[in-house]
Amino acid sequence: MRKLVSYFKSAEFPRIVEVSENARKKVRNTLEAMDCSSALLITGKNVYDAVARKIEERLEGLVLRTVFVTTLRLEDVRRTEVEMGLEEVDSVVGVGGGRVLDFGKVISSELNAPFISIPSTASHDGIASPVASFKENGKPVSISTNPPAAVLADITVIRNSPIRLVRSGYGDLISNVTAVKDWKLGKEIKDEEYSEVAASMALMPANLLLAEADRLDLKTPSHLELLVKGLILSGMTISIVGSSRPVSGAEHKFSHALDYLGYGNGTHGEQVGIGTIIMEYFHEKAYGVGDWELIKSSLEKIQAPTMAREIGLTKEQVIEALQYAKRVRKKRYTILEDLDPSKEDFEIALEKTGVV
Ligand SMILES: NC(=O)C1=CN([C@@H]2O[C@H](COP(=O)(O)OP(=O)(O)OC[C@H]3O[C@@H](n4cnc5c(N)ncnc54)[C@H](OP(=O)(O)O)[C@@H]3O)[C@@H](O)[C@H]2O)C=CC1
Ligand SMILES: O=C(CO)COP(=O)(O)O
Ligand SMILES: [Zn+2]
Repeated sequence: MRKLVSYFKSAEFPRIVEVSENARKKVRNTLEAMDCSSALLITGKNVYDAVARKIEERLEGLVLRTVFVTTLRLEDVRRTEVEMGLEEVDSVVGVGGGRVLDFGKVISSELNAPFISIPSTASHDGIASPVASFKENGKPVSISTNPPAAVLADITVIRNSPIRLVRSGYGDLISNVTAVKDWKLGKEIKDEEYSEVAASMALMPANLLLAEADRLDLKTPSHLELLVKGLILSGMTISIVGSSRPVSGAEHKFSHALDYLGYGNGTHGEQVGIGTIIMEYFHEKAYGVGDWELIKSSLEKIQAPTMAREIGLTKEQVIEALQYAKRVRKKRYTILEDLDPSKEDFEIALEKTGVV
């Protein structure tokens, strides 16, 4: 018999979440409210010039050290820890994109210090999640961390970030549609635990932004807020379930396969966006539930890529990645395990959906 799961029992969430046009200005108050007086600031070189320098100024007297993330490997985190020696920090502030926030999550968890997540863009749902994605020897590795203690999502900063990254965040959010369908398959066929609350939290913002694609302008603050809040909710579902199950299904396996094989030049959200079109096609074909054309047209409307060549992929590379995807995280039951599509099935799907 399936063991009883008590989601929520041990789930931890950010204690402070602020999504506003001035959230960055709350950083000093946030640290002080947490009784923190000695912070490690993690950022990137571009982001420093664009926004983090000002945040450092706001934190005058509170920042003990500023670290720039260039590459994202565990050895980089360890090196920073060694360089810090006996310096005692009681908090970590991360200002940046996914790489910076992932670095910050890991180092803050290892130092057992609260992490303040200040996303400089909205490229994926790692903003508020308790997971960091690293690459070790070219292989993607997901590391469980503490969730950020606070998330300060500044819409002014995000609005001025590269639009390609924000469009990528849209792709990562709507991928929840196939991720949840895959989870339901796991529940029905493998008797997997399933949380209706987590699934709804993942689906609602994704469906809202799919429905609004016609009107969506990712430069308009109120629209951007919807996207950012959706990504934050998505990250929180990972806290509820203790894994990325509600927001990562076959479309993410495809993206991980591309990363592993080193194919193309797409961002995470661009890859999963295209993966979502393909996996929705398979769901719709097999079970009559889904609308891959809606996924595709919404991505087109926000000007995210929907064709392999737009992210530097050939048809052969896409097919190899789809075949490889079945070997990624084998225990996670998805439409790929369910249908076990052949090479010909993949070719038909790619042609029908216009991905190649
Ligand atoms: N934890 C999770 O759940 C997830 C993590 N990931 C991981 O996240 C990473 C990808 O994140 P992503 O954000 O797409 O990419 P990056 O963090 O690599 O950022 C992409 C580029 O955009 C720049 N940038 C970001 N914000 C701004 C800004 N406001 N102004 C100017 N430049 C800016 C960065 O500058 P700079 O060089 O200064 O950093 C960087 O050069 C990958 O490592 C991926 O594995 C992906 C999905 C989920
Ligand atoms: O990208 C993620 C969710 O959007 C993280 O998922 P993974 O656990 O598949 O890396
Ligand atoms: Zn993702």
